[in-house]
Amino acid sequence: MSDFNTDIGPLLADIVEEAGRLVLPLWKSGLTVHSKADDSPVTEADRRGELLILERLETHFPGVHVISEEDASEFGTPDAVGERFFLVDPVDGTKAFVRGDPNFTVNIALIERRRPVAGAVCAPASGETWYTQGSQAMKRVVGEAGKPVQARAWAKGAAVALVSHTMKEDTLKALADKYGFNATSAMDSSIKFCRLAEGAADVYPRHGPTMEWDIAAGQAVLEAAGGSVLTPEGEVFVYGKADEKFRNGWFVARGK
Ligand SMILES: Nc1ncnc2c1ncn2[C@@H]1O[C@H](COP(=O)(O)O)[C@@H](OP(=O)(O)O)[C@H]1O
Ligand SMILES: [Mg+2]
Repeated sequence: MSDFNTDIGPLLADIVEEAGRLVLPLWKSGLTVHSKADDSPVTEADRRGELLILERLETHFPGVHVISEEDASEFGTPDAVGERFFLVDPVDGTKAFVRGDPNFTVNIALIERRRPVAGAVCAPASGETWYTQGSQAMKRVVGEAGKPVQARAWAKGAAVALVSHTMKEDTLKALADKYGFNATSAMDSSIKFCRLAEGAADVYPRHGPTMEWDIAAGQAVLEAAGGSVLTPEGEVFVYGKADEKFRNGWFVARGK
């Protein structure tokens, strides 16, 4: 839970949902797709969603530093960051968004002293939002009240791993041997953390690159649901890696 005087998770949920309502009509609409320096796609939805989120954060949390994906890809990341800042990814799973797949998300996380302490993730296409509320993880579906969610204990003999579409076949085999899961399901975006948080799967091993804004909100939700995100060596996963341009190392996210 964050150091702010009020619990900010529900407010972050409102903001990701508002941004979700803005980007959803652009899904499948064929609006221009540009390429970033690393060749990953960026859409008009990324830009519009980010503008809205930055405006809302400035209104509610004036002066708190925000590091956001599109801004970083255009202007670069700062050389140093303070103890408290927001990480924003307006459309995570941009490739899914572009190919008309529903597994794309809007993400905001608050980082304090290098750890994600509050967060919200919205999947606009399915109308689902997961967020922290105090030390709990909550889920709400459009038009319904939020309900607490919990990660599940390892489903022995039927453990499901969620993996990125970018994972290669031989890496997947090595990870199955290492972590002992029984089935896999490939999906884009931070929704993988949310499926773990609501007890629908057991592990998300990521032996490949991500950026801090891709995963911080998902980690906040998953940890509040009783799960974990650690390095493959079992160490704490930290944020604010300015000297590495906010790039993450490998990690493994788990339920209970
Ligand atoms: N080579 C690379 N370097 C850094 N990050 C990468 C990357 N390839 C993929 N990613 C990150 O992984 C995210 C997608 O994860 P997944 O494969 O689980 O959907 C991307 O988010 P965006 O879709 O917001 O660009 C991107 O930030
Ligand atoms: Mg992303």
